[in-house]
Amino acid sequence: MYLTREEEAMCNGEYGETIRKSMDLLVALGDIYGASELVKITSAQVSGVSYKTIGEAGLEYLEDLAKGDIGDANTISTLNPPGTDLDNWKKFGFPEDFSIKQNRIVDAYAKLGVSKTCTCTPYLVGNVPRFGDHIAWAESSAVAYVNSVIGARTNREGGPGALAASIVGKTPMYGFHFEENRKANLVVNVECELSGADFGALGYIIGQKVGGGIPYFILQNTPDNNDLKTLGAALASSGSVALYHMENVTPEYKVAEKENAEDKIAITREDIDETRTNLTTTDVTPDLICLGCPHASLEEIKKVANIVEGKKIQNKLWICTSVAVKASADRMGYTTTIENAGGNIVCDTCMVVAPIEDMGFKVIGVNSAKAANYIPSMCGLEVRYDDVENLIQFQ
Ligand SMILES: C[C@@](O)(CCOP(=O)(O)O)CC(=O)O
Ligand code: SF4
Repeated sequence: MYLTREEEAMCNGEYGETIRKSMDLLVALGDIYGASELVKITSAQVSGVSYKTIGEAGLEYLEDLAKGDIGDANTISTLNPPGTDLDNWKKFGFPEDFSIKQNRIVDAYAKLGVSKTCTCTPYLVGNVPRFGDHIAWAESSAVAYVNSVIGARTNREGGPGALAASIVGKTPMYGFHFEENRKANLVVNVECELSGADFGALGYIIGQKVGGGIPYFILQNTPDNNDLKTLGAALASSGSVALYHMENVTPEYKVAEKENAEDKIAITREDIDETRTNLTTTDVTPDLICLGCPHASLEEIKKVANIVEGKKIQNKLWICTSVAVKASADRMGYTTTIENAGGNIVCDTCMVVAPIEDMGFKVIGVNSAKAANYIPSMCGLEVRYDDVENLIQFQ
């Protein structure tokens, strides 16, 4: 891979150990994927945050890396969700040792220049690249959203690659950074109207069929951004989709060359309903309803507040989101409405990489196909997959 004189100097340690190690990783990734050069990035989203996923070794690595100077790349960098509410872990019953180590991990990332946003929806809290920007994002649902709905350019970065790109301000130029690699290869004709948890079911079906390919959707009804967030998360979890197109909705659908797609498929109401049923693993009533995978938007929190207003919830209800979105929900009174009904807004937390299996829960109710897909394997718990309205039970 070609390196500029400055990049060579970074590799030689003239800018310090942390930058040298970051460059080593970027050059290795570039060589593996056949990149010709590095490209400047405007933004990074860093995964590899939960103590459940990176463990003691990851914590020690980050604290050691954070001792060095990180220079002044000043890349807008946001951080994935940890496995706990960093400030209110005691209130929600998260394990103390886990939560203390989780805070150390996030503090180490902050020393490395990554902001403590702790969310998988950075596009809701100010990390909003522009169409055509080269960026380095990890967290599969965020990658699917930013490539597809915003039209920025990123590969599905791993945590270390995104962190290295954030520190250096560059990433290897290959894959989805090139226009020619962003063309559709499966046309998906949806023959029924979709709402709510249907979108996750659609993503789950197509992710399994297309793997890492690029689906082109033709829908009967126009989704909102929350639907697109949910669709992308599911596509990226049952497959490894980093980019999708949607006719009349996404910014690149006109240049996706759907006419050259290798295959096409029709999806019916029966396909959606069958998948919704199959994503549920038990008929036992959930003891925790956990929403916000990906993290909830203010509109999604408002919808729950409207559902529960003036009532008492029978099962425990958590809505996971960023501290920034919760601040808006507080100001709008949605948090008080939800708490008066017996629910809670839990900040920072990713339910999938939280130690919920050590907190007494047995069955989790989710409206996210990604969560329904991951919780049984990553937490060893049962799930009920349904729309919010059907999950929340009242006394
Ligand atoms: C499941 C997932 O969202 C969890 C991310 O956790 P972490 O940031 O890798 O600790 C990873 C992904 O889907 O990219
Ligand atoms: S909440 Fe869902 S989308 Fe967000 S990081 Fe966790 S698994 Fe990924």
